[in-house]
Amino acid sequence: MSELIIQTQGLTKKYRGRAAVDHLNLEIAKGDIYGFLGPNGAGKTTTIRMLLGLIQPTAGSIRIFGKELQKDKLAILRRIGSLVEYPSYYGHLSAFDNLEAIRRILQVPKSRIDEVLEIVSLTSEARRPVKGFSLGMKQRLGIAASLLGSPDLLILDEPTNGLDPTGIHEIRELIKSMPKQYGITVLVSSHLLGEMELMANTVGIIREGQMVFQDTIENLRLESVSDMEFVVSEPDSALWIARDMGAVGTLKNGLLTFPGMQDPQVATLVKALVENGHAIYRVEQNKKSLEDIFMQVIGEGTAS
Ligand SMILES: Nc1ncnc2c1ncn2[C@@H]1O[C@H](COP(=O)(O)OP(=O)(O)OP(=O)(O)O)[C@@H](O)[C@H]1O
Repeated sequence: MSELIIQTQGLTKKYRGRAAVDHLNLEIAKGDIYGFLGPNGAGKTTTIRMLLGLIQPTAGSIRIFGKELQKDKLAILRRIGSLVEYPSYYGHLSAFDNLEAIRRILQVPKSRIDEVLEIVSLTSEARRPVKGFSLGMKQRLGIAASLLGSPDLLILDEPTNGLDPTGIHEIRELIKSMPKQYGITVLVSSHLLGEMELMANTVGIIREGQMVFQDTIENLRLESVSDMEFVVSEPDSALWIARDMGAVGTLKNGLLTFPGMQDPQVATLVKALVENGHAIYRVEQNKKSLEDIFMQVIGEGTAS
């Protein structure tokens, strides 16, 4: 297995006895774009705040770059860039001057400002006051600020929240370039799987503070239970024939649906139906979209 950049074990945060994050074991490999997913209130921001040392865990451990966060906090945080919620700026100052204020605190060379402006494609807007920027430009400026210290790890909490499709596309392309061009590992949170699908290679899905899935997007697809749909001449009696062979289905508008039915069972059912004189018009597999699978994993029924 490749080197782990973030590893948590039993990470837990309780508020008034209630776990917002519950025994979370995060594993993020070097060079990953790790999509941290979950519905609102699942515990993503609380987890990110613990990873950034902003709040103390109630229990569990955090290792970043192979070191205990508790023991090497400053050295670790120096290597992390982050964007948590909406960043605040001096609206009357230009993008350049806002970055300059942060650069002084970080004590990095002045040339780094031009470099990060270039990375986020804000070079031509650098001298304009930030108050005239669109939300997407402000988010890109936030990412520029998080890159000033040349981090090895970027942690972005819902960076596309509230952006229009163009803004989302720009942020996505920017994130995608991080591991390849700059060797930066990325943890990015979202409540929309569709957004992650196009940039993340690994996803961690949390629900009520607990990890319900952590693996590659490809393996998330394999989690899917596809429905098998039948259109036959006598659906009512077909349902009973299927039930006799242990396949429980539903009948709606003439369509018989069998969740998760595998090929050998399909063959058995087709044979039984033919032997009973049924005509079979159609047998189809209803493949689920990744969004449906996400809903299935977080237990909120099927997306429409
Ligand atoms: N300071 C706090 N005091 C009490 N409860 C809190 C506090 N911070 C978070 N919580 C609770 O912890 C749970 C997880 O919240 P968190 O903000 O981490 O979720 P999230 O997945 O980031 O959701 P969102 O996308 O809505 O930000 C929620 O039930 C929230 O109400």
